[in-house]
Amino acid sequence: MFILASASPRRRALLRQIGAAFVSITPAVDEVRDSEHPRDAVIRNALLKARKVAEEYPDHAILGADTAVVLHGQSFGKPRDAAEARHVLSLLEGRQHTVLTGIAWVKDGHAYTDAVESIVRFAPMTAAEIAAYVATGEPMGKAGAYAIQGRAAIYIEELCGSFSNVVGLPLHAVATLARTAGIAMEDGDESA
Ligand SMILES: Cc1cn([C@H]2C[C@H](O)[C@@H](COP(=O)(O)OP(=O)(O)OP(=O)(O)O)O2)c(=O)[nH]c1=O
Repeated sequence: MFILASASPRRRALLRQIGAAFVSITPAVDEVRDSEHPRDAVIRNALLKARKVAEEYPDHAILGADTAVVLHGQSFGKPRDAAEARHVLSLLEGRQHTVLTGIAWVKDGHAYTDAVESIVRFAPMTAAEIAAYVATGEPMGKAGAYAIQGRAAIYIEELCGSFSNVVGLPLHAVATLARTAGIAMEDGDESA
């Protein structure tokens, strides 16, 4: 049984999808966005989240993650409000961008980190379409103000890379890193 250091229902759903045995605890951390070094920033945030929970549960394996959307060297996290969501979507529509998720396993004081990159291409969206999408409320709490697994799917022309990475947790990389770290993701998993 490991701990997911996250409040994200999406990350929980992804781990349930693969039969992982875990509980989740919300870490109270201040995330940093760094447009110059977005890969370093998502790894740093993932590690911050995992280490925060490790302070209280030092005997457990802990997984943290952080997702950012990067366009033309600018890094976007979750929108603060509907106006920011509309602005971010007006930049993303009709273009391709990168989705970066940093992951960090912490176990016995050791940290194992990685970051995964996917490329997403948005169809053109009119201002009315953007406003209607934002009015659904879906963009809130999502990096880049959209959910590929939700209504935004009708505007996604192309995805190159890991789907689960865009949703918030690159499952292949998480499992690979767990094996490297000797962490069992399922109860009774003898392979780790
Ligand atoms: C791009 C994209 C992001 N997201 C979500 C995944 C993450 O929950 C969120 C990115 O914000 P994060 O700050 O990475 O995560 P979080 O605040 O939701 O949860 P926690 O920090 O407690 O782990 O955006 C989608 O659900 N679908 C998408 O298509």
